[in-house]
Amino acid sequence: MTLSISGLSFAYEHNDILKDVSFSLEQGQIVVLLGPNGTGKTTLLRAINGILRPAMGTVLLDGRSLASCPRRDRAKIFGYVPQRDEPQHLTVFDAVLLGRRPHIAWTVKKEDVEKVGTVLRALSLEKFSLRFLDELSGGEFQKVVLARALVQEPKVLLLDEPTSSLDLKNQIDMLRTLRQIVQERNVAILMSIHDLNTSLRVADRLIFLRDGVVCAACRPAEATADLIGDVYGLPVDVIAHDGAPLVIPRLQSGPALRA
Ligand SMILES: Nc1ncnc2c1ncn2[C@@H]1O[C@H](COP(=O)(O)OP(=O)(O)OP(=O)(O)O)[C@@H](O)[C@H]1O
Repeated sequence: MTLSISGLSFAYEHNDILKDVSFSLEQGQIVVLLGPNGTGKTTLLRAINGILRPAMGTVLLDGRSLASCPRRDRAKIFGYVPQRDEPQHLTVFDAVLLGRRPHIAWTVKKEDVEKVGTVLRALSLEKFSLRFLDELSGGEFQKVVLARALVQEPKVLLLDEPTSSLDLKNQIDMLRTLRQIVQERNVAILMSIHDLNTSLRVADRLIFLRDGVVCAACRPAEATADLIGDVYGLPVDVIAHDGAPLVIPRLQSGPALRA
């Protein structure tokens, strides 16, 4: 499976956000979208899954345009986890079961219930099954939203900062789970993460966006200090640590952070 984004452009009113964005991702890959705040990462994820309608460009799945793909079929292709979601007064189990909606014709089958159970166990959420969403912590809720996207069994997961509310261990557990999902289910993941060092460890490929333009697409080992410094407007050093690049901001030139 190959998802190709070709010449995608999008504007809110007359404010151009995405400009001629092109790249592709393959099944079995984790691709991380990077770039400064407000550069268009969320807009890109939403334009890919059809929540926003791009002014120009195409999203192709194995060469087939998804422009006129019905909503229900689209939901079998893309599982989207937004940056922010409002917890409704639903139990965790029911919220995750909603992810099966694209596959349910008339009634919920035993298979649907079993799939929800499997995903809840995989994300260590079983103990919260009967808890209401508005009674969860931010990190627990973030995992439930991911669980809902997983039971959807999409071909591509679009994740907008999926680890932003998680503590250090839960971040690593979540990223390990995502890697396992990519390997076992042969899906592709496109996600935005702000933490550069996490991105460099988890990504198969990086897409750097700046002002709505793809300014680099590379493997983590190819992300140089010049490239990162240029994209974020802050000089950095990149050193090798534990087999992965480690980005360290150079802070000597600005005001001190500590008294
Ligand atoms: N509904 C909207 N109407 C108008 N402008 C919007 C809307 N949503 C986002 N924008 C603007 O579009 C630009 C891109 O926003 P987007 O959320 O895609 O950026 P981002 O790269 O995901 O940012 P962040 O890293 O801060 O989450 C921003 O300037 C934002 O203010």
